[in-house]
Amino acid sequence: MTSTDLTAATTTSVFIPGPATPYQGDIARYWDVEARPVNLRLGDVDGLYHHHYGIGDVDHAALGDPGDSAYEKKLIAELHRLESAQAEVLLDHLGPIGRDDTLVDAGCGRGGSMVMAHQRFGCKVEGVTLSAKQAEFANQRAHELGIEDHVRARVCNMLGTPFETGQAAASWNNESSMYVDLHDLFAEHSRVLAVGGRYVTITGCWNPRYGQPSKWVSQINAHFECNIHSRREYLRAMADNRLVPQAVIDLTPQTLPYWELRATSSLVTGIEEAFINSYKDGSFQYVLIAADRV
Ligand SMILES: C[S@@+](CC[C@H](N)C(=O)[O-])C[C@H]1O[C@@H](n2cnc3c(N)ncnc32)[C@H](O)[C@@H]1O
Ligand SMILES: CC(C)=CCC/C(C)=C/COP(=O)(O)OP(=O)(O)O
Ligand SMILES: [Mg+2]
Repeated sequence: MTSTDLTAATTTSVFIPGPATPYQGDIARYWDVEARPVNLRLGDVDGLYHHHYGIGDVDHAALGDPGDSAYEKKLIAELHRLESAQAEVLLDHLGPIGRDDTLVDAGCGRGGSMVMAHQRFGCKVEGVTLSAKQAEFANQRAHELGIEDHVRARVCNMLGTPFETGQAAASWNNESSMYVDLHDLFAEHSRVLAVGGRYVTITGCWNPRYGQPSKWVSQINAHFECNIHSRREYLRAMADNRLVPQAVIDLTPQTLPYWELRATSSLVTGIEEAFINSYKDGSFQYVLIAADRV
């Protein structure tokens, strides 16, 4: 830490450490300026802002006729419904959570999953993100909803959180584990979780059966500046950190309809083909892993 940093730290009421590595600085900047319409317009549907993808069957009856003037609005609502359905499935796997419990969302983005968790369980939800803009956004939403005493995001590295050992009844990563070393990540979840607590991730991972990351997986990594891990790496790093998988669910068939629908929308970002091709050639999988902290 330089003397300038020290001065800054002592003149602000809350000291927020800078990114732990230059890579984390890049990721913080990436999310600070991110404003893709596919994320903001979907979030505007009901005020739950997600940075993850969708699962479930498309409701073609709700979409109606592609020729209708209202079709695009319905398409956006449908994509958003599928993204919220994804978060519901993650929450389904947290186990019984009481109002007095604390949950930890590692890599919380704009906070959509945190709000849903609080609305379902009535509990406290603590989120961390590298991006100050995302944390501000999430806290502003919590304030608007009057739940700021239960839902809070802070700027913090998920590999070294301020949470007490054993504080959390459950914790999760929703599409945020491809930015970190998995051994470091699961060591921190294992520390923060109570014994008997539950960890859940929904993530994209490369399939060891394919051999190595395919060109599509490399394209997704380059697009998001992330580093997708293999399914094997997840299971190994969990086993090494007292996290025992209770469920491993391949959500790939359930996420394909979302991508195929999204590919037809005006909100495409150019990454749709890489997801669709890699899911179809078996090189990439969308999985949920729920593990017990033992
Ligand atoms: C794709 S977004 C997912 C956001 C959220 N989980 C959701 O479902 O909407 C990835 C998130 O991971 C966060 N992230 C990446 N590396 C991180 C780290 N080392 N510590 C904390 N957050 C991190 C980013 O800041 C971003 O909020
Ligand atoms: C499954 C994998 C590999 C995910 C990578 C992490 C990521 C960027 C998720 C979606 O974020 P987003 O909602 O901001 O992306 P988009 O703008 O494409 O909707
Ligand atoms: Mg998105």
